[in-house]
Amino acid sequence: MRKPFICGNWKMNKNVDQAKAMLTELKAKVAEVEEVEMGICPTALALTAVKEAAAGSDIVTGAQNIYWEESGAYTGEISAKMLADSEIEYTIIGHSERREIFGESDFEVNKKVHAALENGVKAIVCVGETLEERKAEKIEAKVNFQVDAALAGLSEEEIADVVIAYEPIWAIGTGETASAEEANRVIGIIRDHIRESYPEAAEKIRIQYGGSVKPHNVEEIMAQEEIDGALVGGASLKAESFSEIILKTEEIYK
Ligand SMILES: O=C(CO)COP(=O)(O)O
Repeated sequence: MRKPFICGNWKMNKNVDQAKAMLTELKAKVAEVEEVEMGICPTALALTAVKEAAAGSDIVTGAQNIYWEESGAYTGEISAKMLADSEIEYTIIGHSERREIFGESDFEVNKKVHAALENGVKAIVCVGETLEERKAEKIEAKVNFQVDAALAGLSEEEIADVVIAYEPIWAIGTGETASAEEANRVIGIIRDHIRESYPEAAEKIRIQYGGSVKPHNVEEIMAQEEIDGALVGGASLKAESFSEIILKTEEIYK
């Protein structure tokens, strides 16, 4: 069975002190969790503080973005190598906000995925359709295209270790979620698509759902066969709601 992964994406929220305070609170609440992998992706500024504050717990730390070069004249960027040197385990790549607001392309997403894996940093690759694409029945074409582009050139072994987050763009930060069944259906489509080329990796790869995951809907979402976790935005900002999401998932997988 795939171990579910519940990961908080803090986006551009929390300064260093707020990040540390939340980790202290969260650690106490999830100390007994065994069946769920737990992660927090703070801003780049708070990465090492979160890593240190998470010490002694099973909470892993992830960045929200990287650049693919190792070092050099790339003002404003951080590299996968730098994450690895600070023992940061994960990085999100290709979040829809980065694609939409910062113009990140599928080509860049692929380069970032390669850079992450080459440095031993695990990638959480985000894919998802807009509302227009959903209405035009282009969900499958969109997500499969993004998955193919992101995973191009990786070995089957590497793909097995990637995490994909299916985040329908219209469900992010809106309070609207895809129904649990619909999220399960699209994640199943993604897994079937991966299976066509990488049958072994398809069974191992974890595919999360993201988009307004909250304590009140997490059970329904996590009870679905294909869904291997969640990438949580708003509800990951409070120890109370994020721990509730984790603990409810733990109950399902126990
Ligand atoms: O974008 C998301 C996680 O990466 C989802 O954000 P919300 O949970 O706030 O909708």
